[in-house]
Amino acid sequence: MCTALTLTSKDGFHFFGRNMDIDYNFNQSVIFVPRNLDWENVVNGESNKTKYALLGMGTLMNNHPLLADGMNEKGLGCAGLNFLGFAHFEENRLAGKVNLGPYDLMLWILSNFGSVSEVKSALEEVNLINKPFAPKLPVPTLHWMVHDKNEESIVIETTPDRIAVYDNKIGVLTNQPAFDWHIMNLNQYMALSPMQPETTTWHKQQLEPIGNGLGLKGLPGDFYPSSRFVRSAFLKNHAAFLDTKESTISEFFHILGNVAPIGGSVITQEGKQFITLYSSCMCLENGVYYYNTYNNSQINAIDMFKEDLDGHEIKVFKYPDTQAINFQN
Ligand SMILES: C[C@H](CCC(=O)NCCS(=O)(=O)O)[C@H]1CC[C@H]2[C@@H]3[C@H](O)C[C@@H]4C[C@H](O)CC[C@]4(C)[C@H]3C[C@H](O)[C@]12C
Repeated sequence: MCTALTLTSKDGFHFFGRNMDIDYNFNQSVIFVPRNLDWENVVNGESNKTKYALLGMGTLMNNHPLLADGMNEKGLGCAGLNFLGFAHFEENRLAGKVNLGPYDLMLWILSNFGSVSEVKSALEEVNLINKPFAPKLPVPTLHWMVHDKNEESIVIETTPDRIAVYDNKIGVLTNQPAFDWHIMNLNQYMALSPMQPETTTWHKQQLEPIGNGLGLKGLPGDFYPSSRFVRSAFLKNHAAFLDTKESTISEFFHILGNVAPIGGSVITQEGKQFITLYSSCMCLENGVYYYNTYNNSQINAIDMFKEDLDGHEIKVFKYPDTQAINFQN
């Protein structure tokens, strides 16, 4: 389970982020990657250079950033979410195409493009290959959401029949099944409302709400992908406190918190605890990566523009996972 989300503040800041729901940790931390950094495409051994600097959550392996979500200096964001049982990658490289392992699609997107429209046309050249990054690593079974500060969003899904690039007009993504299924499913919940229903009479019995929130009766409350999709789409669409950048960041974490599995609530078939390892919220205008972790609900922030974009080193930030408490006396 994972949930990705977009929100825009009334003072013009665009936010993009996600919950990372998982039953293990992948040695994740926030990673800064400067411009002009060489990286090797392991699918064909070709050398690439980053055009844009980027900042995101991931893991560094052989000095190669393997990203789970991130943004670049141009205000383009990307997140990879599980698409288990549906994602399909090709066995063979194709001449004349950009052949990439799925773990490198995000690095390729964020290091080369400045907007969703640029990504859309470039995707026509991409061929995703079913080859692990290293012999013992699994090929990640992902679909991706890409968002920019022009408020354009897409979802990329590669299935056996096609590479689908959907315009994401709702601004959320969860997991399987395919994005178009979730949108069709959403139609079934359009009657949900933040407003209270009016008092009515059934036969001779008058009926009235016993408390607030009756307009939302039927909103799925569980952590299944389709339920998180509906819940985050409703909450996002009705989010009320978006006046400023700060209030929007707060709303962002409130919405992600509402769809975040809590230890003990979801146990995998292997008997492992499925939790939201971290939640991220990236400001695409000012390049700040805000995040909190399962054991530290304080919001941490890393500003890409405080780093040397033309530097020569990848920087890995410490992952804060001990609860920080603001004692007031
Ligand atoms: C499993 C993660 C997605 C979380 C998610 O969507 N969970 C939902 C589960 S479910 O459907 O609801 O059951 C994905 C997102 C990014 C992935 C990681 C990134 O792709 C970076 C590397 C890539 C390597 O090839 C594999 C390890 C890895 C470190 C990946 C492990 C795993 O596949 C991650 C962490």
